[in-house]
Amino acid sequence: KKVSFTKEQQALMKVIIDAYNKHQIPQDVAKKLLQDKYSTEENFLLLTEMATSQVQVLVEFTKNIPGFLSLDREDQIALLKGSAVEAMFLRSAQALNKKMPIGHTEVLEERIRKSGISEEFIKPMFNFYKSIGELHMVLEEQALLTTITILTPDRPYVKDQPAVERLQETALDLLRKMCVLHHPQEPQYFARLLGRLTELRTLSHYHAEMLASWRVNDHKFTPLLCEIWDVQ
Ligand SMILES: CC(C)c1onc(-c2c(Cl)cccc2Cl)c1COc1ccc2cc(-c3cccc(C(=O)O)c3)sc2c1
Repeated sequence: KKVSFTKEQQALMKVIIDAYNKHQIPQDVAKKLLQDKYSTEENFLLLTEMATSQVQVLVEFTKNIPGFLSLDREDQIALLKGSAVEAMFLRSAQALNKKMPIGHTEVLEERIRKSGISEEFIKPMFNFYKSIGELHMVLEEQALLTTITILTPDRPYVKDQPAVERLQETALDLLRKMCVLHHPQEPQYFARLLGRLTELRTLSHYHAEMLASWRVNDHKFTPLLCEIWDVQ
């Protein structure tokens, strides 16, 4: 089926892909995953550093989403706080599923499994990672899915939801076309991608409990994570 993009859609895709490629975790931070200390404590500290770096990357990426900086300032904060965990599940899923340098993937998985997260959360978390891997998303789809997650209108405390809805709909229209272009044999592919967004909401509820159990065991987070997750 012939897929055609408007000039605006081509411009939007280019801006989002450039931002997505530009804002990555610095190599020296990602390399720390390979150091050879594997205690629960060490894994937690490393993952805390990765999450903190990822939040900084996320903020920079979000600022490049066309229209985001024109939103009400407080709504911008509400969208970032409301989507950070979900965006980081997507990012860690892509890290675990992309062919990272040999060993990185297993190392990251090992550190997540042994960082003090209780088994009841590990299962759904790795089911999600597997379901993302099975989608074989192209980079454009990954970047647009992250954009759509950030531009979710019904996050807590968002005042002007219609303004966010308009931006999200633009990204959804583009993603729908991308799915037809890259997965012509799977008419349901777009619907499957949106199904992942529902699973992300469930995971972010689990995540609130993960944080609570870490804090019970007196685990410290960085100031940036405390601010974005409203802890401490
Ligand atoms: C505070 C910390 C203990 C924590 O609390 N909850 C979570 C969490 C966990 Cl466990 C799972 C999902 C979501 C969250 Cl939020 C975390 C760790 O969160 C992160 C967040 C992002 C990334 C990106 C990575 C990564 C690696 C290599 C390469 C790349 C790359 O993008 O190239 C990215 S690792 C990583 C770890």
